[in-house]
Amino acid sequence: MKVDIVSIFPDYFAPLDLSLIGKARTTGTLDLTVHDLRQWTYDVHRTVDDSPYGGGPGMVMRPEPWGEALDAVASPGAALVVPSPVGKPFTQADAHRLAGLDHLVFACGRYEGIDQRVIDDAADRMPVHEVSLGDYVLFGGEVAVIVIMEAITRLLPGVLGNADSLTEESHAAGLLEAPVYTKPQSWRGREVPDVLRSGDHGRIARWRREQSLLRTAERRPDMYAAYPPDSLDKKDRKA
Ligand SMILES: N#Cc1c(-c2ccc3ccn(Cc4ccc(CN5CCCC5)cc4)c3c2)n[nH]c1N
Repeated sequence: MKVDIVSIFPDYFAPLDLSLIGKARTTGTLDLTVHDLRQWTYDVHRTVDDSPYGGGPGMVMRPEPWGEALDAVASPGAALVVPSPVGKPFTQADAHRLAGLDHLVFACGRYEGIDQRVIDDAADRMPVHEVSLGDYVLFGGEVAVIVIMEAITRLLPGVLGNADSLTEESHAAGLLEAPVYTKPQSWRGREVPDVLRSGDHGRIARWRREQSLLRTAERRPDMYAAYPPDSLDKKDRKA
């Protein structure tokens, strides 16, 4: 997968050299390039923003640098992903969809956002996905891109050693996963649940499903309500 990221803070993406994303880049699974938007500015101050038409707080990112940047990095088959406070909530399903594409371009806005005409112009020649991580306000799109890049890269072939992890994940299966434990068996007077040491895989699976249902009902009633009704025994479904 080819990924291009455009930002006025390219150093924000140093974490993408580390760990499993770094390994995916080294092995060639992920071809990632980060670009400084200011390379498409030509004034002495490398200006990327200006005051908003119609007034209002802060500054808006100028269309000219963005237009040239996207012309330069977006190949014909690319899709554009624009993190935004007004974007569609980003989900695991979105991560799966984006992980299946050949070329992604991320536009990292700052200030009060990017001139709308940049998005509209891009949408004339490529799919554009304006996404939000959640209902809280960030300084810009960079952190969102790091999160989205982790969510996508985990799904690329060969990146996660144990592919089972992908199938047992919360948001993949529609329930929050059960609690996890490792050695020691006893720690600060707290014991690992006996069932997990029983060796009875059927009993362990039932216990984990029960824990998943309890956790999901308690912490994510929205997920619990959406869980396919035919997949829950009547006794499992919370009244
Ligand atoms: N993903 C994601 C995001 C972002 C995000 C993503 C991209 C950019 C680019 C710039 N900002 C800063 C900003 C902050 C607030 C506003 C709204 N205005 C404030 C006063 C009048 C309206 C506009 C921009 C960004 C924030 N925030 N939260 C998420 N889940």
